[in-house]
Formats: sequence, C-alpha cells, structure tokens
Amino acid sequence: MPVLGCIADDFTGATDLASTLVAGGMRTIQVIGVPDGPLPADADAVVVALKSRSIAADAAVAQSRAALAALRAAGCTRIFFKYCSTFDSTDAGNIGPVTEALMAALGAGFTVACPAFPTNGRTVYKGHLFVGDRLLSESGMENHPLNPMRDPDLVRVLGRQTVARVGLIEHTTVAAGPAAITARAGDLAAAGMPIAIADAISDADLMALGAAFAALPLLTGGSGLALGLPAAYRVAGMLGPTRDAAALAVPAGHAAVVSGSCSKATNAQVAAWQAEGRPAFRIDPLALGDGDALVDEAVAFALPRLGDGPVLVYATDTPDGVKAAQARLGPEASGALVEAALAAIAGRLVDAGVARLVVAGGETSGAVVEALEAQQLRIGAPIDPGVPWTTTESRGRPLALALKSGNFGSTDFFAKALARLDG
Ligand SMILES: Nc1ncnc2c1ncn2[C@@H]1O[C@H](COP(=O)(O)OP(=O)(O)O)[C@@H](O)[C@H]1O
Ligand SMILES: O=C(O)[C@@H](O)C(=O)COP(=O)(O)O
Repeated sequence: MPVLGCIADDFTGATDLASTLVAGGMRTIQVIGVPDGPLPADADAVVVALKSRSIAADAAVAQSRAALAALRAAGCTRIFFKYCSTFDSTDAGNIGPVTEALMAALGAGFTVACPAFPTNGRTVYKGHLFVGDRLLSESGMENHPLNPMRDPDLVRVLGRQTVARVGLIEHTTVAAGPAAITARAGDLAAAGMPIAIADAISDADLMALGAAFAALPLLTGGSGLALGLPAAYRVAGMLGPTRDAAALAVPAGHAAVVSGSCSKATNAQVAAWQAEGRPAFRIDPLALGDGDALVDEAVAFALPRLGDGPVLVYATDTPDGVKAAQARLGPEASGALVEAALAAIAGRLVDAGVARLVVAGGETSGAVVEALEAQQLRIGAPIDPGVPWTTTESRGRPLALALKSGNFGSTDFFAKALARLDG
C-alpha cells in the first residue's frame, strides 16, 4: 500500500518529484489527472499530475481535493503538494489556496512551504528565493508568460495568497537540525502562523527538514523537500528496503521534440539544436488561429524528415516575442492557442510513428500528455536533475516521454536526452 500521496500542480513537476522518490528507492508511479479507478497497491508513492498551476484558484482547489480523496482511499497517510521550485503562482494562487484547502481536509495544524532545489540552483535564504546567484525576480522568471515572478520574498508572496499568516523557519534554525526545526514549527503554530516558509541552501538542509517533518500529514514544496523523505520513512518503519529504479523498456520508433517553454534555459536549448543544423519548425502564435493550417504545415515539415532523425517543433520565443504575441492575443489566449497547437502536432506525430518524445514546458507537457491520452507514467533514470525518461501508452501504443521543466536541463538537453535512449 502506498505511504506517500503526491499532488503536483503540473506534469513536469510531477515527473521531477517522482524522479527524486525513485532515486531514494521508493517504487513510484505517476498518474495523469485525478485517478478514477483503483491505484496500484504495490507502489510506495503515487504522484498525481494535475494541470492546476495557472487555472482559477477554485478549480485548482477542487481538483486537488479530489486527488487527495483518491490518494487517501488508496491508503496514503502522508501527502505532498508539489509546486515549482521557482514558486510559480500569482497573487490569486494557487499555492496558498490549495495548501489551505489540503490542510483543512487533513486537519493539519501546521505545514511547511519550501521550493528549494539546490542541485538546480534554487535556494531559499531569509525567506528569499534565489535562482543561481540572482534573486527570483531577476532570474528571467519576471518574464514568465503566465505567472511572472516579481517578488522574491516568499513569506510576502505566500502571505498574499493565504488567509492564514505565514511564518519563517530561518537558516540558523534549519542548520541546527531536526529538533530545532520542530521546536520552531511548534512556536510558529502557537503564535498563529500555521504555514512557514523554510530556508534551505543545501541538500543537508533539505535532509534535516525531511527528517523533522516526515510525520506531518502535509508537506508542500519543490522536489528538493522530498529528498529526505525516503530515509525518514524507512527509519520510521513505514517502507521496505531500498528498491532500484525499474529499467524502462524503451519502444523503437521515430523521435521528436515539442517545445512551448519560453524560459531562458529552453531558449538556449532551442538555439543549440538549431546551431547544430538539426531540423526545426517554428510555431508563430500570431500565425495560428486560422483553422489548422500551421499545424498541418508543421506536421508536413516533420513527417518526411523523421526517417533521418529527430525533428523539433517549437513556439519558444524571447520575452520580446512573447510580449508581441500577448499584446495582440492576450496572455491567456496566446498561451492556450500555442498549447493546443503543440498538443495537436504531438498527437499527429505519435500517430505517424513517433515513439520517443521530449516535451519542454510544464503547461505544454500538460496539454501534450492530455492530448496523447496517457494515463500512467513509469519513471526511469534522470537525464538531468529533475528530468527522467518515462514510459507510457498513448492510445494503445508504447511511448517514451521526457517532460522537461522549462528551467531545467543542460543546453544540449534535447539531443542528449534522445541519444541516451540509443545508448
Ligand atoms: N511564442 C509564444 N508567445 C506567447 N506564449 C507562448 C509562446 N510560446 C509558448 N507560449 C506559452 O507560454 C506558456 C509556457 O509555459 P510552460 O509550458 O509551462 O513553460 P515553462 O515550463 O517554461 O513554465 C505556455 O502556455 C505556452 O503555450
Ligand atoms: O520544481 C520545478 O522547478 C519543476 O519540477 C517544475 O515544477 C516545472 O515547472 P515548469 O518550469 O513550468 O516546467
């Protein structure tokens, strides 16, 4: 019976968390959307992937509550709400509203919020989120198409999204270890702050937070906060021995990359692909909207080339390009239009024999995976930190999928990911 039930607010975030749990020796499955049937009893952890990061807060709350009910029915006694290591949200939510709804449903008197992921350069110090050596608000995330992050002070950011007051567990406390951390949590709860941002600047900090909070009914954060959980559950006698990540059976077939992320990292990855002379087709949002003409053109570009190697279809653009599209179409409408086009293209490529697909971008991955009607992902080894290969079935066909968070991956990620399957 699974111990840990996870609710992820996007699909790349879900595979990131699942990858961490697998690396910690937990048998983990990822399910797409709120499960409507029984969950496998032989998993240690179940990660429910929602596409709830950028939708209305009440819809995100409803979906998260439904996921919680399914996870509790499957026997999970610990719940993890996974959001982005760059705390992607707006003042309307959804991190705060979903956290408060899950706390209420679980009767949780205290929970922690920690997006730190030091391996990928996200650290939290004095409640401020850094990406590499820059504050969140100067990291490129201030230009995100859907949730620009312009305030790096997470106590303030989360406080704007919650009814409850938000406290801080400072680094001096975290560095002092689990006993100091739980004492501080008790003090904050008693002082009327039932949610606290926790500082963490190293994996050792995250291990201490995991050990301190493994018994809480609800944890919230990035995948880094899960680093210490497998060991803590093992110490508590809740888990069997460490398991090796299952080797994936990778299907044969053509390969493609679909990219809708406009992050700095993805822009560099698209540029690196093109600099190697690899085939790439650009989707211009301003040329979409007249039926499926551009979708047809993209498919017509890709199909004859697939026999020679992987093809990239991308809407990825610079902040100025995104601004131009948003000025004409509006931020939400341009995002939705591009997502729908990329999802349709991915579906047609898979129908035409693509069996290995890299998708860049969390919302983009959500749209693509929903269009492919995938229901469960098996998690394999990481390509880069936070991005594993996975396998699934799309309408009866086996499919290898790598869902790349916009901000993750080395510059040569796309080619590297596909080469990894051949190796
Ligand atoms: N050229 C573009 N102009 C406007 N919006 C775009 C463009 N390309 C992609 N988008 C949208 O930007 C959003 C990127 O979000 P996402 O896929 O989650 O990437 P990330 O993982 O970098 O956050 C999606 O909604 C996508 O459709
Ligand atoms: O925590 C992270 O950074 C990722 O797991 C994540 O949530 C990915 O989101 P996107 O950057 O929108 O792909």
